[in-house]
Amino acid sequence: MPRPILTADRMRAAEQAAIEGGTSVETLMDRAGTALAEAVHRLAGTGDTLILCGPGNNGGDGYVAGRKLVERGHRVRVAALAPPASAACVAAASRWDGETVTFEQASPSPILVDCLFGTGLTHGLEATVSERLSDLAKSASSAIACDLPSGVGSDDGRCLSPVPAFDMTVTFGALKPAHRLMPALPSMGRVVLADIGIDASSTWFEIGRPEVPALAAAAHKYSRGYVAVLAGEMSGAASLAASAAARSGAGYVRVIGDGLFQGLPASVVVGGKLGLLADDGRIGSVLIGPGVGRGAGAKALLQAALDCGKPLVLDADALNELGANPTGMSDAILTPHAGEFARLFPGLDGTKPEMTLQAARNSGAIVVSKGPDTLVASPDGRLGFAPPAPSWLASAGTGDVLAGIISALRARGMDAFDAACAGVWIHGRAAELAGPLMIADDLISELPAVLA
Ligand SMILES: NC(=O)C1=CN([C@@H]2O[C@H](COP(=O)(O)OP(=O)(O)OC[C@H]3O[C@@H](n4cnc5c(N)ncnc54)[C@H](OP(=O)(O)O)[C@@H]3O)[C@@H](O)[C@H]2O)[C@@H](O)CC1
Ligand SMILES: [K+]
Repeated sequence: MPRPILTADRMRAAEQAAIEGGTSVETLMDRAGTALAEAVHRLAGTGDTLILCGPGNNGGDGYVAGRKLVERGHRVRVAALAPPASAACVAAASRWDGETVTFEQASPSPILVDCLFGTGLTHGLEATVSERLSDLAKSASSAIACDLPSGVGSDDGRCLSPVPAFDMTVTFGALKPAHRLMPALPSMGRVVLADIGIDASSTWFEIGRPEVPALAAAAHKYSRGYVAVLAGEMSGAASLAASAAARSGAGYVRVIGDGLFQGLPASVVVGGKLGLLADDGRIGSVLIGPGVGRGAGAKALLQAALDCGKPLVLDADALNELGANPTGMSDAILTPHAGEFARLFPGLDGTKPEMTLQAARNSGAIVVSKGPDTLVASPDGRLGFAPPAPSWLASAGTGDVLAGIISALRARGMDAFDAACAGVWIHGRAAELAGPLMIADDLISELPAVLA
């Protein structure tokens, strides 16, 4: 099951529903603190532990975790930034009878647990507080954040004050958008999700390993997925996309264009008239964008794609050619990077999740908003958050490869949203296997291993 993602408001609503269903907030906090302690102990082993506690329920989780870690043999000190303020935090703190120091007295410890603020953060930490948090996190061997690193905006991933890097973040019920959004993402470390008995079902989720449909025993090359790639001025980009489509299990890949397509597998067919797009009922998806250029030729290719009535994947130059605020794009997948997104959907505001969903609703298309925090949005409200991808994916041609993978999965019969999510996951995994010095071509070589 993919891990659900909830905004702070929706998390509070889920918490409230659990409370109305008979589970007290103290019980939820007890489960959260116990899960936090368990994760800290497993990550860091037994050792001297400093827990920074804030005044709200994030701090309350810390007092519970302190008690549980003492039971596990840790020497625990709690440093309270402010007296407990929420009722549940007051109750949890009243059961803490271990060593307590002021925040100013907090000294470095091998294990640091940050329970200052979670989803209730309303503004950045005071400079002296964020500086001390950073110093303590840097000098710890293991730094763990409770729910969110303190200073991170739960819904938008903004760092409202400087946020140090943590080795692990333990969250409860559901992930929060910030766990998978920039700029907060690199501070999270491994994100562990603890079940505390809340119904956190959501149409927002972290994209997990996809289930790519198995090939039917009676499959033939066309039924396995026929991808048509429209090529323009820069043949290399089309070659990358077509090769990626072929290596992603498409049964037949055709490149329609006039260039010299170097590096294409011999099995990829080159040539054919544009009229094929509408006439050939076997075509499962049409990809346009990689290397298509920006001239009159590109305009004609785009028009042919838009008119052909086949599932579309639009990338790169095709997105620029499409113009601002496209509408009525049902059965299309748009894969803009941040610059292309801003040109395609000017005037949207809100968090990246909100803007990506709005773009999908306005256009009618599946929108893959690419970046170090790629999101996939459907007009029906589904929103997939990519798991962290290696930074070395940011190099020329990797977007062409992604578009090729998605086109193949779409042609193989996957639903457009599922194909886009699966493509994003497969692409990130291929990058992990290809390693830091990879170039886009290397991603294609890794696809069989990822898809096997
Ligand atoms: N959802 C669930 O199911 C469960 C959630 N649980 C836990 O609860 C956490 C959310 O708790 P929460 O709502 O009490 O908010 P929390 O993050 O502790 O902070 C609120 C306090 O901080 C203050 N404050 C804010 N920013 C500040 C700043 N920059 N500098 C100084 N003060 C600042 C703010 O004051 P205010 O600004 O409102 O005056 C208020 O006093 C959640 O992250 C999870 O760990 C679990 O216990 C179990 C189940
Ligand atoms: K925290």
